[in-house]
Amino acid sequence: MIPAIEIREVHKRFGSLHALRGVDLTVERGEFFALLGPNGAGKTTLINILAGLSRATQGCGRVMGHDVVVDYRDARRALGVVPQELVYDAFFTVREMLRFQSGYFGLRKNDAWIDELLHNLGLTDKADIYTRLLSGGMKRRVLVAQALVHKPPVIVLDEPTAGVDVELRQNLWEFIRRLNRDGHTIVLTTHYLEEAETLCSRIAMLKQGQVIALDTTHNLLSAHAAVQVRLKLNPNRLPDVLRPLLAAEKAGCFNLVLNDYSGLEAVLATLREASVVVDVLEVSKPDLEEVFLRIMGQAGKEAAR
Ligand SMILES: Nc1ncnc2c1ncn2[C@@H]1O[C@H](COP(=O)(O)OP(=O)(O)OP(=O)(O)O)[C@@H](O)[C@H]1O
Repeated sequence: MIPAIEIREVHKRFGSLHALRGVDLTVERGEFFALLGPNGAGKTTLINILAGLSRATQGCGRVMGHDVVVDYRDARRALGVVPQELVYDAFFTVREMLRFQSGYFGLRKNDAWIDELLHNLGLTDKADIYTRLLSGGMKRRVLVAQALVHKPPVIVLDEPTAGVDVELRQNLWEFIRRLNRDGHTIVLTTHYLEEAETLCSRIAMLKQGQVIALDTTHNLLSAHAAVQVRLKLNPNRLPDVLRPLLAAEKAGCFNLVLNDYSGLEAVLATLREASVVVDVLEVSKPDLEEVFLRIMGQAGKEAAR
């Protein structure tokens, strides 16, 4: 089956800045995929290339099999992009803008879908208001509606929840999840890593224009599955033999990192032998945010070598 998105050896240069350095990515149909990376990693540049807003210096991109340059119109029709920046036309009402956008894609009788979008995005009572009069969060909802107006099979959301309140965030994800269940492919960039962790089944991490990690969310989390243990001890002294496990000492507690849960038994036995009493014991697994920081840190160290 033709993938939803294919990116082959894409480079992008802005003058002397090499913003994308040979990015290769395939997103299969029906995936809920996250594109993560620190500020300036190249996420928006990659999305702009897919949306035909910017041209790759080298390499090619395809959306549902359509080349984003050679077959621009079909590629664009297959894609709905929620941009990061709040761009809107100040002199249209929300409904007029969605009708206008439908016309752009050659859709005349689109009101039923427009009404459904307005309802799902909590915009029904704003339909006849000029977009310039909406709050920032409301404008972002309109951008989501605009991206979905032609029911594209592939939806790319570039930080859609920045500046959006908790309630809409939940409604929005519920709606996007539904679209994904209905077969739409979703690609998400976000700096809220807990959102990516709960929603996305596969993740690519970008750093300085290169993909430095690409795997399922499950594999990324389990590959960095070190167990973290926070201990408050009485007396407040860590036996020397446990020192190599010490990651940090904070607020009178020792934070140890173990490879897996089986290491915990040995730690407790050592403490018992040393007649040290455990006052507090907390065990936790790293979340995607910690895994992300670790992967970014490792890539930084390797680059410095
Ligand atoms: N039109 C442009 N002209 C020159 N440089 C650009 C242009 N667009 C992007 N860049 C540069 O390319 C690099 C990648 O930027 P990009 O916006 O793709 O990053 P990003 O991963 O989306 O970051 P963020 O998380 O901050 O949105 C940055 O160094 C940025 O300054």
